[in-house]
Amino acid sequence: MSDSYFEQTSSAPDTQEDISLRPPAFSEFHGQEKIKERLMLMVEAAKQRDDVLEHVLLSGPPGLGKTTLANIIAGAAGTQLHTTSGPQIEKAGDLAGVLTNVQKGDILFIDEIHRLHPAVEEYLYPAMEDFRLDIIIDSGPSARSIQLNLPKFTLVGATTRAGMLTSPLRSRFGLVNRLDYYSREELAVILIRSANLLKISIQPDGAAEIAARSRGTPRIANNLLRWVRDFAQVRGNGIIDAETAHNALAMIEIDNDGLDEMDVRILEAMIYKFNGGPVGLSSVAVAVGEDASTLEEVHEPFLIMQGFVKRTPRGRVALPAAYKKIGAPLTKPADELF
Ligand SMILES: Nc1ncnc2c1ncn2[C@@H]1O[C@H](COP(=O)(O)OP(=O)(O)OP(=O)(O)O)[C@@H](O)[C@H]1O
Repeated sequence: MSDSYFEQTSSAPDTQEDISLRPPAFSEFHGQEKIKERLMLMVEAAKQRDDVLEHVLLSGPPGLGKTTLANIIAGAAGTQLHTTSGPQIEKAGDLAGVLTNVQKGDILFIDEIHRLHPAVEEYLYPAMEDFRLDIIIDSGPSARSIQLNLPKFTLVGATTRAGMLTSPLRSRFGLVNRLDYYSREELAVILIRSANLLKISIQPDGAAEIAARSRGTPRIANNLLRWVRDFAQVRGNGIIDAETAHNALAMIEIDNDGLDEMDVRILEAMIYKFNGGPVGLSSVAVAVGEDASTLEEVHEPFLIMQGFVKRTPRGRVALPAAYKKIGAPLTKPADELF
């Protein structure tokens, strides 16, 4: 079991309540303005031409709204969304099964597309480019290829690891979007919307307090909101203000910057065990007892964004803010830090 409060937010399926918090349309999706504008334009253009949307890749850390956007795109285009994920498509036959179910204009959403099996990926290329599936049946001398013509569809791929996508796959997407962490102001707006939907009383300073500790991630903000609601109900008067939010979040050990216990352990390991780095990600993972991919996908991007850690060709390095955060003396000369 991980000690990280946030780990449950990385790949756990959204709860029913979470699904109802999903903004159903672009107008209710707050933040990611540039991406939203591009997607809205793309949908409008395709509609005007009565054409099918280009394939879209959405990348970025977990919980920033990739699945939500896929749903919104389908809704805006007035098409059906079919959802699957990279690990679910184990062989070409699985892909054929999924693709033969799509109708013209439908959207196929493949989550964790970087985890597609390389053999399956090969089959996806002609499907994306020419809407054709070449399937090999039988093996040895009697092996033959049959060609299936597919209706024109749109693939929306989501990935937390854009760098792991092969370039042939990446180049087949007409639009590539990287979702960024949300600002505190954007998260506060999202929190107030969620609170309204969940019928929670929240004051602007309460929303700001939760937003500041949500690691720029709406899913985390919504999860913290539910915890603070419980706290306010039992220990307070049911209304979330700054003080209630502060006390509730202190109880689950989330500090002012939104760092959780695992983040702090990562910084401590880097500084005390590896002298501040440079250190390889896998060594840090072993030292803190966490899976290297969780470290890379969930913790590291946030620590980098907040200026605690830097990636260098020789490994990860703890920056002065990390020493300050854990109260360790900065013993290294500045030129060794960068
Ligand atoms: N811009 C937004 N406005 C309001 N709520 C949002 C927004 N983005 C995400 N959310 C909320 O956060 C939750 C997580 O979003 P979503 O599942 O789309 O993230 P994701 O990037 O697909 O994550 P993962 O890759 O882990 O599946 C959603 O259920 C929704 O409630």
